[in-house]
Amino acid sequence: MSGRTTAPTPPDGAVPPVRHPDAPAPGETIGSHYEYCFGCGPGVPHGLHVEVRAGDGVCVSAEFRVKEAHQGAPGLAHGGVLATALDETLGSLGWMLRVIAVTGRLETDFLLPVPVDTVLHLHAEVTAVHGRKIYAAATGRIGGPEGPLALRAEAVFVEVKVDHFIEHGRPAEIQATLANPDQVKVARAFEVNP
Ligand SMILES: CCCCCCCCCCCC(=O)SCCNC(=O)CCNC(=O)[C@H](O)C(C)(C)COP(=O)(O)OP(=O)(O)OC[C@H]1O[C@@H](n2cnc3c(N)ncnc32)[C@H](O)[C@@H]1OP(=O)(O)O
Repeated sequence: MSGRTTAPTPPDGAVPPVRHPDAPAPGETIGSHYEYCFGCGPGVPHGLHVEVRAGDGVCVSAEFRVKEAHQGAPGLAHGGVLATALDETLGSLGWMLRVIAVTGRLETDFLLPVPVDTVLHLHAEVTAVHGRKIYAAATGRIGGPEGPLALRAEAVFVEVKVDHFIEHGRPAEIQATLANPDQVKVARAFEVNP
């Protein structure tokens, strides 16, 4: 096994991404998009609490500390948890384009075991856009932004409207979310996308 994977490749006609003029400034923290998001929500005790910052291109960076609740093997992070950290970081790229997008495809290479207490340094960038499809890549490094490469991912996100969540989400959570002015503000931020 070479470890090589078949990555999602932008099709002919895909265009380079354009940083939205109203994207968060480079270095600005992108807050949690939903209190109970397993990836970033402060309301999930065993969640990942990934904190994402805007980059200066169509990119973001984040840190994630692996905790005991995230183990798969003794003392090591579960692969699904690590994929979630990548997914969350990639998902935040929507802020840079000012669109809401959900994961369509996520291909992950796990290159190194990641022990509990490790701080993973995550970086994600949009590589191309084709219609509603957003092509992106991410990395996870151990111990520092230039540390050993532990994770690599390529993904296709698909742009959706807020209605996607209203249509598919469980009514109790949707109603609670719509009643929360802060959450509505997050949703509206995307709806003004020209
Ligand atoms: C309030 C703030 C909240 C903000 C919320 C932000 C949340 C971020 C959270 C982190 C990220 C996540 O975990 S998101 C959660 C996990 N993901 C999901 O739940 C998505 C589940 N899947 C779906 O809902 C659907 O399949 C969609 C939306 C992805 C696509 O359905 P659709 O809208 O009907 O679109 P469809 O016509 O099928 O496809 C449109 C184009 O995308 C392509 N496409 C569709 N699916 C895929 C795919 N899996 N892989 C590659 N490409 C795909 C099609 O070929 C087509 O290309 P062409 O013919 O145009 O060329």
